[in-house]
Amino acid sequence: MANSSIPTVDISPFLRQGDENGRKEALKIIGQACSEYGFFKIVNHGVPLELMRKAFEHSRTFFDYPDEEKHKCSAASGAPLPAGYSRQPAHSPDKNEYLLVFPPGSGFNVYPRNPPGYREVIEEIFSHMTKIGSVVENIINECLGLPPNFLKEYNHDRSWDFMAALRYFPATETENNGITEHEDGNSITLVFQDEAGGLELRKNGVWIPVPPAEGTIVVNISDVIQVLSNNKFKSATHRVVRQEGKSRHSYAFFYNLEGDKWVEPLSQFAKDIGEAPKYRGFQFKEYQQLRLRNKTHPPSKPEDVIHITHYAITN
Ligand SMILES: O=C(O)CCC(=O)C(=O)O
Ligand SMILES: [Fe+2]
Repeated sequence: MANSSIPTVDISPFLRQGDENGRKEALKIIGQACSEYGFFKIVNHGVPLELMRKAFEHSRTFFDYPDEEKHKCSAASGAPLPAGYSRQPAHSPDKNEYLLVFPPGSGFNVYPRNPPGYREVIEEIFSHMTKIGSVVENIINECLGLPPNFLKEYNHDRSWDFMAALRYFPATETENNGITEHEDGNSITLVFQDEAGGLELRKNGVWIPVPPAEGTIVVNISDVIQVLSNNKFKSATHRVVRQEGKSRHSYAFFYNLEGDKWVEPLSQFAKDIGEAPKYRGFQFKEYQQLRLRNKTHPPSKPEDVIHITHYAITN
């Protein structure tokens, strides 16, 4: 696979019966993309284009409101992060603001009153993303050769999924960081972005732009899958670069894992095949808390920032 081509996969064969060849072809491409990049794009996923457009239209309107209006829907606190509107603290190198939502009906959510209809759009998007997360999880399950529904049963609690509507400010003359390079700590992340661009993925030390394509959803394999698969599938390193003269909007949905879950390389990818586990086991919430500390108490030395390598077995 060439460095510059992140594959785009039609996932409709997984949403209906009868296209065995389409399924096989998609599984091949996704399996390869997950082991090389940890990143691929999907189309024909079932989210209506009109809904995706509406979601951007509403977030543009919302984030353009004065701060006072946006702060009307900020939760004072919450675990693991406060729901509703937040802006990165001034000291953060990440220059964005966002609206955080937990599963509709979870009781944590603080929705904007304006623009009218935004809440309904967010809830509809959330429910589509949850379905797609489950479809993609099943695809990953099959690509990894796990018993049917293995990941679904392992990760059965949907209460910890969350989604952020993000707005990145335009770049300044001296500064263009939107989100510093990172890997996501959850299981699978789904992102869709507007036409501004700026999402980049690192492969073999080279940053590859992920150009916007309307209606396309980016799938990002995250740390939990990397650990379970004992590094067979990669947790993608990515970042967002801010653009000159324009804001960027995106939606990032984090298919997550319940905090009490134990995460360690599955025996299928370690003991059973005579390979040493590349990570020691950990409880998911411990890792989440350490990652949160990276943000609330940023270490002065970059090497002290906690990544999944914190659990890596190096000998
Ligand atoms: O906005 C994006 O495109 C990506 C956001 C992201 O990487 C994150 O929130 O972890
Ligand atoms: Fe991310």
